[in-house]
Amino acid sequence: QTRVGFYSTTCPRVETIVRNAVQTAVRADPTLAAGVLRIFFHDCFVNGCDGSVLLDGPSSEKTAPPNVPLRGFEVIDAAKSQLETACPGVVSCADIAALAARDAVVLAGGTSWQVPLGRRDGLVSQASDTVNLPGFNDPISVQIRKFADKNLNIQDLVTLVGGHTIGTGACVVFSYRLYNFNNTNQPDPDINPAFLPQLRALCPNGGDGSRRVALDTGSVTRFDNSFYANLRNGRGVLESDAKLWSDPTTRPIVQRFLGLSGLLGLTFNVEFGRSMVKMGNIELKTGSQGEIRRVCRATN
Ligand code: HEM
Ligand SMILES: [Ca+2]
Ligand SMILES: [Ca+2]
Repeated sequence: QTRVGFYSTTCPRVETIVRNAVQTAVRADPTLAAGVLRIFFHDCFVNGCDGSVLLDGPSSEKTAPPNVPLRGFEVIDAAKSQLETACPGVVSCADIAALAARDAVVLAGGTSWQVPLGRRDGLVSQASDTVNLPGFNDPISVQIRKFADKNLNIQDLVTLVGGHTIGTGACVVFSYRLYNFNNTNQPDPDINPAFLPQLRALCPNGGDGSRRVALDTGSVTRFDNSFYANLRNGRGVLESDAKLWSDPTTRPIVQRFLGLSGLLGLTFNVEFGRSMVKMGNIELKTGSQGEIRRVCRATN
């Protein structure tokens, strides 16, 4: 029910306004591209793509552990306030998040895609609903199930997690892999032995868990397929990422992104846009459901 050009008569400058807001923010702080992309994923996976993650409140989704590190809400706010001047009451916050995610990818060097629009903003945001989000130590079977629950297949999973080609993770979400994996007092055997000392230097045992490390070593700001090469080389940082290579269900798809072994190749930057359009259609509110918020942090 979303469509490209949804606001072509009601707010023709919507794409320009959002793009300018994202561009201004990302030029000032390039790490915000990753923040904005992740916001959209965390929105869509909880109550559908309805801006629920944007709502403030004492027990809103933002307060749940996986959402506490989210960054870039002020980018959405900036776009919204300009849109309320240009075309008041017309553009949903959920659509702004969808456009901003695309624009962030393009600013990081990714390939553009057309974003179908027409989402409505939700009225509900509960921290407890964030259990649907995939966890960094979920087995592949659980990752697959959580994506399948949202009508996303295994290829969509491997493609969308490729979003980790930009951005960082805090030591606290992966340092257990470096020192005491599954109570073995040993590192995770999936980590390349040459990579292990690098990660240990970045995240010393018992050190500052909030220190941030690139999820795609050597290419943290570029939207490229280097992430998959790192996975193949035992240089995945998150346990869930490393498993995309070690698990036989997902490895062939990583191989296709790398153009390996006579498999039908996949071009990451083309597939990413396709899978983002699919993700952007999760559990949409239609007709008179929801509303068009005046500010993205609160319901009307
Ligand atoms: C199995 C699925 C996924 C898991 C388990 C997962 C988990 C994580 C974790 C643990 C972090 C680090 C958070 C922190 O320490 O601040 C992270 C960061 C990130 N994730 Fe995911 N993620 C998944 C899928 C995705 C998808 C589908 C996207 C986008 C399409 C995405 C985009 C990002 C980005 C851009 C960052 C970096 C954020 C920043 O630098 O602020 N992730 N993810
Ligand atoms: Ca949502
Ligand atoms: Ca990269």
